[in-house]
Amino acid sequence: MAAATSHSAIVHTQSHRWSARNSRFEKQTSNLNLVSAGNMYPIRQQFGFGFVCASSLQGSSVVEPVQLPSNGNSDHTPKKSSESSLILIRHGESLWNEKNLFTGCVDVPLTPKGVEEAIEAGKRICSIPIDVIFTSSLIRAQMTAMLAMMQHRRKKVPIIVHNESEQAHLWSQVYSEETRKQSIPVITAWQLNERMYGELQGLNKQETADRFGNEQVHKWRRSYDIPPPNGESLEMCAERAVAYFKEHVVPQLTAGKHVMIAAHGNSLRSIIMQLDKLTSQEVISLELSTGIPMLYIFKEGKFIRRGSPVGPSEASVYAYTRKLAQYR
Ligand SMILES: O=C(O)[C@H](O)COP(=O)(O)O
Repeated sequence: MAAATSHSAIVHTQSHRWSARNSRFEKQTSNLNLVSAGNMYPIRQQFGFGFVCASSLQGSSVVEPVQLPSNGNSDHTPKKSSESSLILIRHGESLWNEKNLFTGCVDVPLTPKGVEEAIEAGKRICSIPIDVIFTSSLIRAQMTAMLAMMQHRRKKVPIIVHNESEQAHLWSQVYSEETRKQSIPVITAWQLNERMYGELQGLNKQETADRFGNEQVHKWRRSYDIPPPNGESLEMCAERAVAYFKEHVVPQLTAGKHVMIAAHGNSLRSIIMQLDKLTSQEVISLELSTGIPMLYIFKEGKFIRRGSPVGPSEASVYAYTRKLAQYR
């Protein structure tokens, strides 16, 4: 499937070359030290890295980047991966996506279809190493993370790290080194929540478009710096989401840890805008489908976009065109 629009959808298949727009995208980004995928190769062929077993949590409930032993004895220093994988995934369909309601920071669960999407996403990433998971404080993202991890080949147990109080931290300790090695910390952060949609939350998207006009609603939904009434613009969402990403996720990647972030359409758009160095104009046409994983490789401080891991089903779409993104 190749889109013919000026904002072409970039269809990720194993051998599909990027669309015309993306070759321009490639040219634009190549001088930004970003290498976008050429042909998509099976992930395993691409990277020889073995699984980096998550190091133990050392009893701390806040996951610090792994500290390599300072003894300098190379025999015992675990080999740090020269590259780390970063998986981004928007939650599966939620009950309010299904009803076409603006959701924002209202905490609604997944639909059965959204559960299926999360499971399908897990199958697509089941061979990619994951050492730590970040998600938002909203249940639809947390459900997506947990359901996806149930499909992972390593069968490690994702454990939500509780830090809401000293007691929560103390009472959620794991006292077995062996058990810790078989688990993956899941860090929840409100900074990764969906952008707050203000007075649109709970309103039907199509009815709102009928009332205020498609143009105005599209500006509220997709522009960079125009907030919905008493809500957050993408720029305001980026101020918390990108700041959190830089402060908490990048150090993990730098330490060679493989990361998955399960979050939301707009909090992820703000992060992808940063990774892909999209302008405030380009980000307007960036749409994320529910439950489609996106893989980046972090290497020498740079993010290389690898597209969507090929799953058992048809090619996935990382939409760069409005019509591909339903009013959901
Ligand atoms: O918050 C919502 O309504 C959706 O998760 C994202 O909405 P949008 O696609 O209108 O930004």
